[in-house]
Amino acid sequence: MTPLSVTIEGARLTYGGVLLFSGLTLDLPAGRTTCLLGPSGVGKTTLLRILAGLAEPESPTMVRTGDGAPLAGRIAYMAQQDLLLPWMTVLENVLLGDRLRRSRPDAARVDRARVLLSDVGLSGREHERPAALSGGQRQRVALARTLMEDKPLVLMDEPFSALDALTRLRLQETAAGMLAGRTVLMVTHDPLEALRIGDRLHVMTGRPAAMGPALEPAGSVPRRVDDPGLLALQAELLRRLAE
Ligand SMILES: Nc1ncnc2c1ncn2[C@@H]1O[C@H](COP(=O)(O)OP(=O)(O)OP(=O)(O)O)[C@@H](O)[C@H]1O
Repeated sequence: MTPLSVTIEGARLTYGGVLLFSGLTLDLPAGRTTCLLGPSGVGKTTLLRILAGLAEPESPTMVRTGDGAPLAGRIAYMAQQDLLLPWMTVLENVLLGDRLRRSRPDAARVDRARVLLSDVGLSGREHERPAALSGGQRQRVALARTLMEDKPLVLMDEPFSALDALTRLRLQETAAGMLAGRTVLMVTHDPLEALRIGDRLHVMTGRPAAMGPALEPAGSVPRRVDDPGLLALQAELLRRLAE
């Protein structure tokens, strides 16, 4: 898959007479992971939803792709809520994309789904319904489903927020490996998480919101939690968040 660069330019959106942002620009470099941080309610999810085609922005918002072709059909989106279908099993939920495309998953696809479920720590739970899982486990199924979709642009809204600390660290590593080479935009509230797995970090603040300059930590992802450079940058990120 050829990595795809995506840019949203001059983004503008008003909700109920309140201007959320105007003239907002964000570059997503091809094959890199961009993390978006910012206070609750600043508009991060809304920006993701615009890119996913789920929210209608106002003029003059432009979404450009590196190859000039439309984004539609080239996005995997993991929303804040797990959005699992309760009547399907865990395995069927991971394979939902195939069903929506009306293609019957072959043995290789089913195997891949099983491997992903094992990677997210859910081996042996394939035939259970989502209701039998905890919130964090359901989120892991949603992560596996997102990674199952072979799309050049992956949008993730707080994918690890409902996980315990150790599972979170492990899954950050799994996801960083699986997402390598894709263009990813991930919303997170966790500066350390952004620093571990982001190639570029932006902080969005204010109303109307402004996009802060990119912070580009050194080294390849996933970075070690005890990396001294990372701890220094964490302080810088917290400072930007507090502004
Ligand atoms: N469909 C909608 N209709 C009206 N207002 C909305 C809608 N969606 C979001 N908003 C408002 O827009 C603002 C930004 O919401 P958004 O979910 O994008 O923030 P966020 O930065 O992702 O927050 P959080 O970190 O809490 O998820 C909020 O004030 C929210 O109430």
